[in-house]
Amino acid sequence: MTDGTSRVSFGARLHGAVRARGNLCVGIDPHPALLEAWGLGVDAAGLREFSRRSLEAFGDLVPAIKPQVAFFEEHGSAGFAVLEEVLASIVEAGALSIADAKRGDIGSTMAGYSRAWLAEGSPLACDALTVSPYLGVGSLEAAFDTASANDRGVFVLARTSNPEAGGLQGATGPSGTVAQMVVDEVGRRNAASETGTPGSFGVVVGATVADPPRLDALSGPVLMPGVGEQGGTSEDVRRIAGPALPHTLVNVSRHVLRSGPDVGAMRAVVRELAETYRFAGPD
Ligand SMILES: O=c1ccn([C@@H]2O[C@H](COP(=O)(O)O)[C@@H](O)[C@H]2O)c(=O)[nH]1
Repeated sequence: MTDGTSRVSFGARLHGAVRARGNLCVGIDPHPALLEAWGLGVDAAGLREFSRRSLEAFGDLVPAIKPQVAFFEEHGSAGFAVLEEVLASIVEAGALSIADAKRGDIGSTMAGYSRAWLAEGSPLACDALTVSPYLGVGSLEAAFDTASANDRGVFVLARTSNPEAGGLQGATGPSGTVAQMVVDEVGRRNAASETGTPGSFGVVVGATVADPPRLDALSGPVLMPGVGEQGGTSEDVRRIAGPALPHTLVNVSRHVLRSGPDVGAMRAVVRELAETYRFAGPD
């Protein structure tokens, strides 16, 4: 985030955070069933307490935290108010915030989403946003531009972890699979803004995928969900990330959150995962 005096790109900030704290990104996914399991109400107060305990457990342990916007959005304006607080608290904990909102629309509308999530001063501003390229990677130009102008980042869905994704994202065109085309287009944008550190434009590739896209020319971060509850393993992460392993953020949500509501128990699970998913030491 810009502070008016120094400007450091999202790619460089993430690089520093990963070297300091490792490659694990934990999700804040307040599923209704988890709220109930934690003895909390399925309401805004429940979301707030769930997020508070989560941040107490792992806010200082991991480089990035990914709130799942869907579980805040389902509570309407009260849920969004909690999400705004959570995004601010992630910054206070010294972690980077990745809002998993999977936004994507025609260019003029995408500009609105970009201002909402990536512009300085917006109540929902996050360090990075997940975006969907279904309308074409070019339709996301406003997100790339707004992210760059505000030292923020985007993660473009390339090959998602869900079992239904393969037929569409694995379909082959003249330049390879759809997923590969997305990775290559994002990589070209990182190359255009070459700075010596990883670029600020990343992709999402699931840890469950048997036929992943190549990531060697991405020059940016990879967000890799699918570990734990969805069946992905640390071997899968290494196989799929390949040369992008040092710049890969491994996301785990339910596997951690199910160990709550006890903060100490969650913290122990995160500490162990953080050891497993540490691919480079500090400078
Ligand atoms: O391909 C994707 C893209 C995003 N997600 C999101 O990541 C978390 C995963 O949660 P778990 O509980 O660890 O399964 C969740 O917020 C998804 O919406 C993904 O799983 N796959």
